[in-house]
Amino acid sequence: MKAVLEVNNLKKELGSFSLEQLTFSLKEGCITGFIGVNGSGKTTTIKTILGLYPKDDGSIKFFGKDMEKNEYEIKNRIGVVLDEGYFYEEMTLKEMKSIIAPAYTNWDESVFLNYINRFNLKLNQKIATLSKGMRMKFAITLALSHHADLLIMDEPTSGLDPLIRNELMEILLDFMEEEGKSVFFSTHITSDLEKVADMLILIDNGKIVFNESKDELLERHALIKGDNRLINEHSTKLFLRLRQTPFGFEGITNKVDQVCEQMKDIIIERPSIEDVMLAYVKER
Ligand SMILES: Nc1ncnc2c1ncn2[C@@H]1O[C@H](COP(=O)(O)OP(=O)(O)OP(=O)(O)O)[C@@H](O)[C@H]1O
Repeated sequence: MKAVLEVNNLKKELGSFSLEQLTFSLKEGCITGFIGVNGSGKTTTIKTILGLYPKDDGSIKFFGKDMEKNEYEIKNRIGVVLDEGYFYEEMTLKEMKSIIAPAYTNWDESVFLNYINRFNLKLNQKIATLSKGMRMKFAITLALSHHADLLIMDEPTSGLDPLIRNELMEILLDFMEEEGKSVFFSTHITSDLEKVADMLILIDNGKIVFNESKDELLERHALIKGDNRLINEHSTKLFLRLRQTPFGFEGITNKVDQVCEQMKDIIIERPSIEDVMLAYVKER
């Protein structure tokens, strides 16, 4: 599978925070979820790879080409949804569109109008009067109206109700139906990814912790529940994260076989993405 984005040894310092030697790639034809707790560096990474923050070191290639030398071509092939929106509040949707559309050689007015109708947006409404959900829908409409091959979204679902979040996931799946499309989106609401993500990248404190297929990652780990009497100095080491209450223990392990061999009368469950994420996030 071709890589649509290759990031190598990316370094970016921002105040006391830094992205340290970030190296990862995104495969074509995949929805990749970029997960991490608040402040882990998702937005900084996305803004740096898009060139909105200058990088300190490292290389970024989209579709095998350097961003610096091929900015116009690359930006034509990317649709971007950022959390802050970057809209002029006093403009109507139609006016805002007229500013953005000419930046793209492949702008498709019929696709734009299709999404406007699908989302029940009104072209004469002022941006300032849009609700959070409508604003996100408008941002997605703009990002999808120039036949982008890669959609990059920063926290598109934060602050949205489950109904709209579900609708967004459906849109992503529709977008992926065409060959050669890819999506990269950051979120700390990992439940959104259970259904749609093919790959998951976890960032914590500015470092990549894993970049793996969602199914493999969830199969490699298990959520174990059992009686507290099973927990001792030796068995504790089998868990990445262990919580005990007076009623029993609950732990995440990547040593499923060893746990099954050594602990009897336990309940073994498939973990959620959030369970796995929290097992790898360092407590601060
Ligand atoms: N302009 C800035 N100057 C200094 N520090 C910053 C700046 N922007 C972000 N940071 C810091 O960088 C760290 C990473 O922030 P970032 O917004 O990338 O995290 P995030 O994973 O996107 O978080 P969230 O899920 O809350 O959006 C945080 O500690 C934040 O305070």
